Amino acid sequence: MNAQNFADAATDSTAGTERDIKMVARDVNVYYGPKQAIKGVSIEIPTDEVTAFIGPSGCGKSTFLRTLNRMNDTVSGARVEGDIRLDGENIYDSSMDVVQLRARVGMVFQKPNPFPKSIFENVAYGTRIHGLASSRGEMEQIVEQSLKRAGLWDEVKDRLNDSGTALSGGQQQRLCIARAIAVDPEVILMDEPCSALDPIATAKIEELIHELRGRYAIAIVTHNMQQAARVSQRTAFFHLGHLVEYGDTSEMFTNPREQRTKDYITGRYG
Ligand SMILES: Nc1ncnc2c1ncn2[C@@H]1O[C@H](COP(=O)(O)OP(=O)(O)OP(=O)(O)O)[C@@H](O)[C@H]1O
Repeated sequence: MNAQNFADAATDSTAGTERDIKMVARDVNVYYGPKQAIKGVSIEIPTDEVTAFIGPSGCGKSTFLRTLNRMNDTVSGARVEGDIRLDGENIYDSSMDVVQLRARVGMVFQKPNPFPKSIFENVAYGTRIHGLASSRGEMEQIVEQSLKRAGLWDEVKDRLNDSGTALSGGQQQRLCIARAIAVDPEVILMDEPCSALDPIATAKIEELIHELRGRYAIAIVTHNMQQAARVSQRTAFFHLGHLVEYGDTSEMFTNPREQRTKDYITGRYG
């Protein structure tokens, strides 16, 4: 696809609503050795909305999510074909700085993975690596603001020197979100961020996703269709490596276009 087509694709007008588009993927294939896990997927990730990736286990949701910040580069034998752009820039171009890319497109994993460092250092880490704070004062400000945005500040402000790993699971996940936010990303990818959490911690993360929406483009993989319905405005349904259907969440859950989507959301398989 040429640059003009990408520019055209950068405004999505499906369902009659104009959207700013942050990322555009075109004809993406992903292989693990000889096995093809993603087959010809094209999608736009809007700037101001939450996009949910749903589908049965093994359909390729996580694989596709990881193509958006080149996390698949770290998997031996994985190969990505196609074109993925962030604000029109090809993220697979050889000139792309992958460390910078992963700051711009941050990621939160299924299992909270704080570093074995203090709460403060967990949040400060990326800021330090990317040289984003010019003084201790500025660093403290960034850490405070990130913890506030992640809804964790009030719970940890008096114990910033305690280990991040000593927090509860839900707090650890919010700490990981604060860590992603600290480097001022444009996109946040979340790979089943609540699957290891209890219902109360899950509700807090969902509330947080609502608050983060609009500030960051968010894509979230979830097994939980109620969660997709609660947190997202756009939903992408994957099946056997294909993107079967993509559209407004409310439309997809009330009036799916494809039989396979209908079967999945009514619990017929998966
Ligand atoms: N590192 C890997 N090496 C080889 N095959 C892999 C690897 N990671 C994933 N796969 C395969 O790719 C396919 C898609 O997996 P993926 O984890 O992306 O699916 P998913 O929809 O996220 O599944 P789940 O919901 O169970 O997490 C599966 O067949 C899986 O076995």
